[in-house]
Amino acid sequence: MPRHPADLHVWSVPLRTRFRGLTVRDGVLLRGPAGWAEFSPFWDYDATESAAWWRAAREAADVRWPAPLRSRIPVNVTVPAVDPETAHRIVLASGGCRTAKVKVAEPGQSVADEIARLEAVRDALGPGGAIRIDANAAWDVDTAVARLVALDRAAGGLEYAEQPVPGVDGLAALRRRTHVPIAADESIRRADDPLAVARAHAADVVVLKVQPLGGVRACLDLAERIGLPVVVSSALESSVGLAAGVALAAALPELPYACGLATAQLLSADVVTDPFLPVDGALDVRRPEPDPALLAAAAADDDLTARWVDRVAAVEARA
Ligand SMILES: O=C(O)CCC(=O)c1ccccc1C(=O)O
Ligand SMILES: [Mg+2]
Repeated sequence: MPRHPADLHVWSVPLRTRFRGLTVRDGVLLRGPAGWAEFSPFWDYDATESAAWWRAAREAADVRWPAPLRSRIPVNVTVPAVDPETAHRIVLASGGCRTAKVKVAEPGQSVADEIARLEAVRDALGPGGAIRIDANAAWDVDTAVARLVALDRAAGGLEYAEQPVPGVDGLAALRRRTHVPIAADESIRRADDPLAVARAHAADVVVLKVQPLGGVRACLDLAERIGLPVVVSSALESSVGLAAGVALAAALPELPYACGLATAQLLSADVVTDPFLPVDGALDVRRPEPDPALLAAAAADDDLTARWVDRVAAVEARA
């Protein structure tokens, strides 16, 4: 059991481009009998909400993940709220991704910015690619109805819109007013009842993230109970944490969509020598180990390390 702070490897790495207000990503890595594990709740998660993230880390460290059913996981390139030229470049440099997920509804940006970004992404992908957007619950239902018309046209067709509005009721109401398929993310991972989305027929697709939902097994169980197609997505982990998402994607009975697990591209450095970067638009199913020199290079300073040690103590005290 990693009670001693020395068993916790605290890492901190700048992002290549600002993402959801973040410029740095940090977290804790620890090693258990089953392998390396990551605990990296965002700083706006308190100890209660971080408990599921800790259960996911304990599962990774202590128990073996379920057997994989496939050896390659198709993934989407994640396009932050950047200018059109940068968006175009990110898609072309993605390692062959045929699906792009484009962030929209970023504070300070206009609809024209979003249209230009989607046109650039379509240009880079060509007509055969799929484009999905993620609004992180920023719109109200009326705004979303109008935006989806404009953005669906700009993209030359949207595969789906991820969490365009907050709340299960909002998603359900919007879904009756648009032909664009709806994916639920925050309404699953930050909800008291992750099954409410299915009961309310509020989504066509659900996004599952291993850490906030308490581990690979918890996600497999949830997927079965929800009964909707699943997109496994990251919480912007290092490649140690991404391995858990890859394990989930590999173990799901069906995987009809590309997963949001290509986010190692958003980090300026990683802790493994062979990060999870797509080749021909897919990741290999494997479990890379941290490299000591890269761990040392990404090591957090004393102050940040102390804050993570405190966080782990707080979450363990509740476990
Ligand atoms: O799904 C992806 O392509 C990448 C993951 C992603 O977007 C994300 C990463 C960290 C936190 C929240 C989100 C999100 O889906 O909103
Ligand atoms: Mg999302």
